Amino acid sequence: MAAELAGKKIIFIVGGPGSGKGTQCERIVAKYGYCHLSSGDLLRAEVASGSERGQELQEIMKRGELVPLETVLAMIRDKMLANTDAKGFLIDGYPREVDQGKQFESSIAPATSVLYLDVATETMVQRLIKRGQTSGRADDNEETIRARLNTFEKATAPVVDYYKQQGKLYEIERAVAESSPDEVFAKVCLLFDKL
Ligand SMILES: Cc1cn([C@H]2C[C@H](O)[C@@H](COP(=O)(O)OP(=O)(O)OP(=O)(O)O)O2)c(=O)[nH]c1=O
Ligand SMILES: Nc1nc2c(ncn2[C@@H]2O[C@H](COP(=O)(O)OP(=O)(O)O)[C@@H](O)[C@H]2O)c(=O)[nH]1
Ligand SMILES: [Mg+2]
Repeated sequence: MAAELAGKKIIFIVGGPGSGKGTQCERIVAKYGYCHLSSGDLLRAEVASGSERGQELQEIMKRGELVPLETVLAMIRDKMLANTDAKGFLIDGYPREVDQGKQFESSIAPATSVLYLDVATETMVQRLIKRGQTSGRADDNEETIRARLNTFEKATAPVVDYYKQQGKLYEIERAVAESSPDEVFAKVCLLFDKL
């Protein structure tokens, strides 16, 4: 456990690709001032650096698969330790698999709460195809999108059940998660106001 992080609020943001995690995190940061860690952005920064390691990561992400969990864990840990003055952390798009969450909690600190955005598969596909028109992301094309959704169903859906059992899950139900970002945020605020 990292002693410097004791007592800090740690919120995992979980949902399928295109469920609106990044959109909500921006708003949470603006209103509540948490430190936002997008694990996907950290990985993309490594790719952009042009390192050999980055090239390997790019290949995995283009296949819609998950990079080794130790890689992401080390990146997140470094970023958290560089921001120990933050009152809390939003870990966006993480964990992607149950073991990843368990390793985070045993080696860094326990999560305070897990925010889950429940959006239907077809809605996510449509949103991502649209995002792909401007995002410039190598993984926002229809083939990779389908593969990412498949990875989400297999590896990440069990994460939701796991934290539900632990009593840590805060779910934005589908009727709300598929409405507008404002409506989603209103519900998200009910969680953050209580933290
Ligand atoms: C967090 C995480 C991401 N990744 C990969 C999967 C994705 O291809 C890439 C980008 O992640 P994200 O930036 O989290 O992508 P996103 O916000 O669009 O959400 P999603 O992938 O759910 O659409 O990083 C891992 O392989 N392992 C991880 O632990
Ligand atoms: N209708 C609607 N679209 C949204 C909402 N949140 C995000 N989007 C759109 O869906 C796409 C994916 O959102 P993003 O935040 O990148 O999702 P992430 O992959 O979970 O991080 C973006 O192009 C957003 O404009 C929402 O609450 N409602
Ligand atoms: Mg995102």
